Amino acid sequence: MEPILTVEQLGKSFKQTQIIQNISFQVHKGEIMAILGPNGAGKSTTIRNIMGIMYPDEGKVQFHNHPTGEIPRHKIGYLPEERGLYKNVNVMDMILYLAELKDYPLKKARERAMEFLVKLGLEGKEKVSVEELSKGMGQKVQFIGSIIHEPELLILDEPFSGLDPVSQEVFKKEIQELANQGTAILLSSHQMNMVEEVCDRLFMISHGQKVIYGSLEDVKNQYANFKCTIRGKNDAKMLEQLADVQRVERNGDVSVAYLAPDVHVPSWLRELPENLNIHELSIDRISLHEIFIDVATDRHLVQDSQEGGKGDAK
Ligand SMILES: Nc1ncnc2c1ncn2[C@@H]1O[C@H](COP(=O)(O)OP(=O)(O)OP(=O)(O)O)[C@@H](O)[C@H]1O
Repeated sequence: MEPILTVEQLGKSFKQTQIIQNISFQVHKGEIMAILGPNGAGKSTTIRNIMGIMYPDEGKVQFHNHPTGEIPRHKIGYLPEERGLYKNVNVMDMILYLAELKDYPLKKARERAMEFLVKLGLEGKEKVSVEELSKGMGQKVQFIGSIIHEPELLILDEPFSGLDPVSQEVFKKEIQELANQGTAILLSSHQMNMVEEVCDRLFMISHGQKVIYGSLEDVKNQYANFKCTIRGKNDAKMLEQLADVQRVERNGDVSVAYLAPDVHVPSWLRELPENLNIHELSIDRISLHEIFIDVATDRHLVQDSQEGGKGDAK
C-alpha cells in the first residue's frame, strides 16, 4: 500500500489546553480512511493541522512524493466543515474559479464539472446563481469544487451532513469511485452507517488521543462483540445473571444482552434457562455505531481492563 499522507505524533494546544496529542496515522492511495470521534474530540483540529490552516506544536505532516514540510495544495481537495461559496456567481464559474486556484486546465475543468453536475443531479444548473441553490445543492457544488482538480488526497469533513438519504447515497457512490480510481480519502463523519459502508480503515480519537486505529475488519473483529436480542416477557435481572452477559438493555418486552468478548455463541445459547420466554431471538455483532458509543463513553476501557487490556486493533 502506497502512503500518500503520514501524520506523525501530532500535538496541538490552545491556551495551555492540550487539544490533540500524539496523533499518528497514514492515508494510502486508493483507500478511504475515516477519522472518527465524539464532538470536540479533535478531528477538525487534526484536519486543520494537515491542511496548514494551523500549525502543530509537536509532530509533523508528510505528503509523500513531495518535499518534506511542503503542503501540495494543488494536489489536495478539501471539503471543510464550514460550508461556503461565493454567492453572486453562477455554478459553473464558481467551479472553474476553484479549478483555476489549483492551476488546473480550464477546458478539462469545464468537462469534469459537467460530468459531475450530471452525476450529482445538477444538470442544467450551470448558469444558476449560487445563492439560488438549496443547502444540499450548494454542498454538492462545493464537493465538485473540492475534486475538480483531480486531487491525490481528498479530505472530507462531514460530507454527508445536511444531505437527504438519496443524495447521501450519490455522495457515497462518488467517494467510492474516486477511491477506486486511486484517490486517497480522509473522511470525518458522525454517520456510522455510512462510515461502515464506505471506509477501509478508521482512526478514532477521544479526548484528543488515539483510541482505535485499524482496518474496519480488524476493528469489528476486536471490538464488535455479540449481542443477543430476545423478545418475550423476561426478568432483566435473570438475564443479567447469565454467564458472559456484560449488560442488559430493556425496551418493553425486548431485552438486549451484550455478551463478553470471545464468547462461544452455540455453547452460550445451550446454557439459556429453560423457563426463558422467547418469542423471537437473534444474535448479531454490535455495529460500528455501538462500538463508537462504547468508546465515546469509555465503556470499552471497562471491557479492556476486565480482559487485562486488549490494546489497539493496529
Ligand atoms: N481556535 C480554537 N481555540 C480554542 N479552542 C479550540 C479552537 N479550535 C478548537 N478548539 C477546541 O478544541 C477541541 C477540539 O475541537 P475540534 O473542532 O477539533 O473537534 P471535533 O472532533 O472536530 O468536533 P466536532 O465533531 O464537534 O466537529 C474542542 O474542545 C474545541 O473547543
